Amino acid sequence: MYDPSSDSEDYDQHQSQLPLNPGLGLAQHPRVQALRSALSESAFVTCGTVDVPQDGLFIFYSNNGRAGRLVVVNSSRHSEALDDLEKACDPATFGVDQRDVLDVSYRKSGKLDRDHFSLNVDIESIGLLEAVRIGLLSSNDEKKPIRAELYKLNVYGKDSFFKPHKDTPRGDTMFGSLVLVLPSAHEGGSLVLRHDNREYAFDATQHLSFLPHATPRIAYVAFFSDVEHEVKPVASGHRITITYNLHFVDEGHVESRFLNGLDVIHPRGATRPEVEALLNPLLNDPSFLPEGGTLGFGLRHLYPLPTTFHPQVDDTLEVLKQRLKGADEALFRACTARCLVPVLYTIFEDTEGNSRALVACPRVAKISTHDQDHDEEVWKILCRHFDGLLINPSQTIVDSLASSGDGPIASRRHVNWITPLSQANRVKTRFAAYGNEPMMGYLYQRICMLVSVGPPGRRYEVGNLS
Ligand SMILES: O=C(O)CCC(=O)C(=O)O
Ligand SMILES: [Fe+2]
Repeated sequence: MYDPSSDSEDYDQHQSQLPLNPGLGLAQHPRVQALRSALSESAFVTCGTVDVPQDGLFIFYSNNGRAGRLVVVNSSRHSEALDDLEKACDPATFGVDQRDVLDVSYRKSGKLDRDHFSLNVDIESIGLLEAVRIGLLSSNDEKKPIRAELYKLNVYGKDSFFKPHKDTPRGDTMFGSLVLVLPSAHEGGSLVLRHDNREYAFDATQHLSFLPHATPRIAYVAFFSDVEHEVKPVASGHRITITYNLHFVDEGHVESRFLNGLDVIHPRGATRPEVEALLNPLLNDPSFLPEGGTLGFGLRHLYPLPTTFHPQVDDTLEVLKQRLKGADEALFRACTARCLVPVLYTIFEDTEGNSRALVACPRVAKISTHDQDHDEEVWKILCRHFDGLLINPSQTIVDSLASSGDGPIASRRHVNWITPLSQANRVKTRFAAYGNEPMMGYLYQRICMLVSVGPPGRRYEVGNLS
């Protein structure tokens, strides 16, 4: 049985062994499925830009008897130094049937292997690795730890290019590649990526300013190993890239860190017009919830959440509402434009015993000993003291309430889950738990958005829904 004193990794392991809570099953309706896939479409590429280190961006290199320290700045004045770097490079090969092949009709650029250069950028400490994890991995995988293994430096002078190819996986754990495009002035050389009939072209020159006095930035692109990609010809200047192999790391889950100075360009998530184009026909469809009901949405993005909470007046959800991103924000606005009132709730899932109760609270619950009757189940405490709503309760829970004999303690709500409740965006509070001996327990609550709708034609009338 689950030990309430256990910490998050034990909790995660315990959770992953449980079958899906029937109260969290997804709603089935063709229009719901279309909305769900727009809100949760998985990305095959993620990209963005990040500040260069405060002291400047340096490359140290040594190869073929040439060595240097190059300061990469966003101007073309340093092109002599860039020419020197280019001369120090070897012609770049590419992998065919496990062999390295040199063919300048397929790949024309210079390269340095990782034992011939170094760069003063620590992609982990600047939050870039975290941005790649969040941008690329789906909600099931997004807490998996990853590492980036430095691979090569590439220099593309005028007329250089790399024709369409997939990167050769190096080892079982490799799942993708990360490319940094440094802020050296160049034109052309966009990186075009293709997967499953989808194409995304990343032109770093549109995001990196080459004005002499602008703050230099580094562009990044990360993609899965099965994504075909090509570098279009460089028209002028020098395009310098650093490549990394991305690997999964076989360790416990990691906590996400706030991303500072980092701007994610893609995936951008569904936009408000895209969400409206799917949400509005769903709400206008008379076959969908003919008597009205409540829609439930797991959040798509990962948010930095506080680790301490006030027992009674916590404002975490209010603050988060102002900070929703991407598809989550688009959904929120699409609802308010229909005069609906989307509300953020925490969801507590009881993992003890057979009841698997789900309780939605309008704020983060921090249980103190005053709230707690010895032996009373946590979900009942949430219903009694934190305005908790019982979500999709099973017959066992309904019976357990009926037999507790102390009157109705909870409102019930039937939630039609449109997008799944993810394991991410979870808050953790501590409480004194009573067993054979007093001990500390942890209460985990996941954040979701609930939207009540009236019947077709009067969707914004939600007064008597309970
Ligand atoms: O330089 C780039 O943008 C991509 C390089 C690449 O695809 C590779 O090294 O395999
Ligand atoms: Fe490649």
